[in-house]
Amino acid sequence: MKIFSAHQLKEADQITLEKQGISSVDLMERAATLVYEEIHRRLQNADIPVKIFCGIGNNGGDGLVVGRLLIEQGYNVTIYVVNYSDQRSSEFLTNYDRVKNLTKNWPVLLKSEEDFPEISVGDFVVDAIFGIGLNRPLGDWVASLVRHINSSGAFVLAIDMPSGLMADAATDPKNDIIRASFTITFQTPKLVFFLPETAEFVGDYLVLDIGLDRDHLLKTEPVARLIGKPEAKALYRPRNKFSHKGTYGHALLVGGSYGKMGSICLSGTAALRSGAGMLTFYVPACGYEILQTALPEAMVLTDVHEKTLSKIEFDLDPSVIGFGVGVGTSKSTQQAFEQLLKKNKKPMVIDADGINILSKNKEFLKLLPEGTVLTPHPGELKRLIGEWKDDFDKLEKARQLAREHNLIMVIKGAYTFTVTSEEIYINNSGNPGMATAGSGDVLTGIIASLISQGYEPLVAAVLGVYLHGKAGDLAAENLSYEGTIAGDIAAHAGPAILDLFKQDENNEN
Ligand SMILES: NC(=O)C1=CN([C@@H]2O[C@H](COP(=O)(O)OP(=O)(O)OC[C@H]3O[C@@H](n4cnc5c(N)ncnc54)[C@H](OP(=O)(O)O)[C@@H]3O)[C@@H](O)[C@H]2O)[C@H](O)CC1
Ligand SMILES: [K+]
Repeated sequence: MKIFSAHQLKEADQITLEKQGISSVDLMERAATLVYEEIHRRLQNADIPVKIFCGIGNNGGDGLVVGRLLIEQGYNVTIYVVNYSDQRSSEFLTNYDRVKNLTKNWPVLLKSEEDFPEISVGDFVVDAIFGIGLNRPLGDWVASLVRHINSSGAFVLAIDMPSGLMADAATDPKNDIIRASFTITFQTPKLVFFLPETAEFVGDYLVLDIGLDRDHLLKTEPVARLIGKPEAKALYRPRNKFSHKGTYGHALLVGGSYGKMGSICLSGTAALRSGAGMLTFYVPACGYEILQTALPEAMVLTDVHEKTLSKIEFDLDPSVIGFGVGVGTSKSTQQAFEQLLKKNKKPMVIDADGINILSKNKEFLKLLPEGTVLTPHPGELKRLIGEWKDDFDKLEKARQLAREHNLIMVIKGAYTFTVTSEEIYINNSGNPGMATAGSGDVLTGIIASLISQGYEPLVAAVLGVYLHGKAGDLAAENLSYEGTIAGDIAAHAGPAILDLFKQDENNEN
């Protein structure tokens, strides 16, 4: 699914009005009617107080339409107009009149803290104060209204965006932002729904197709793409009946150290479980028996050194090299890595201490082959690109590094972002059960495996991240979030591939 900016959505809005020959009040009616239907489907005429807080722009206009439709349906509704300015939009004014013509309970005007109504835990609050039009921090009393709503404990449904969040710019999480229980958003989710500093304000979200012009949206380059099952399925390449193990490449995983052989074993298991034709480990000598025993399907080459890597030499022609898992950052390992980079032309996936070594030796970056995939978690990323001001700054810095060295940056998190010089992909599979030791090692193995099978590195990264998340989801279905460990994620890489072809009941992810 494409993610558009506020500017792009407003442009699509205008084009839709022209092409469909409708007014913006009509489009507002269409969008807000869908919101009303969702609310009605959930509340089923329950007799609970519904309190709708409307701004004076078009987000507020949506709130007024929702209020009117709920009143018509017999709900117990109070509409509050958050009168932060006198610049009411014309769509707001049209709908303000429609409400006033319908009921004697006219909207209540809020102009300062004295006007705030009481909000009880059992109320159903609709936040229609600001949507994608917010472009600066909230003024004083509106900010305290947001605090008042947040502290009520009531269920809060945000229309389009939780008020206080900007669609395409960083919002200081210390600012006042509606903490929505649920967000119903129009046409596409917004980028900030997925960024670590702001995602928590959104709650669960639902995207409503409000019928913006399809042709226009199809040809508009998005700010990011959300990768769910349909997108991942489109990337998957079925196997040829007459293929052999050579067709699916030979993955070489270089890493491990004394006490950390489990990590590379997890990567290797995941690589084979996701389809690599052959797998060789290159590890310090102490790993030989461990890996031959733990993963008999793999071959093992050893360094002369017992506990860490000192010289990476092998007589085979790998399709891909995965480097860094469990490898440590000793001086001899850093040197061995440099030597490897100087002679290697094969695609690479670099994780964990591999990334830490790059951070210590920035000059190594220019030795990386084009399209190298780096898979940092936030700590590793910080060492690599330095501190960032906010999530947008982080994305920009990651993008700059990707551009400078032709890299693919897989930034791991609750929503993993894959960033190239041009594009952003946001993964939509996975769960909190995957926050467990070794989960990242499994991801490295899956991405390396897909490259070894002939997927382009970017496709391998995007599909690999999705399959990894889905494997975690499938593992947690049986084992719970708490009970899922990295080995379970690796074991479910195959079922995650099978799942691409399963029809879900709700036809979504
Ligand atoms: N295409 C769609 O997705 C549709 C969206 N709809 C809804 O419309 C809103 C967007 O409405 P808009 O009127 O553009 O913006 P807001 O309602 O969010 O904000 C209103 C104006 O408030 C001003 N502003 C911005 N920040 C602040 C602030 N901190 N304090 C005070 N005022 C602020 C700003 O105007 P300025 O000229 O002052 O900059 C805003 O324009 C969208 O979210 C949907 O809910 C349609 O209903 C259907 C189509
Ligand atoms: K809102």
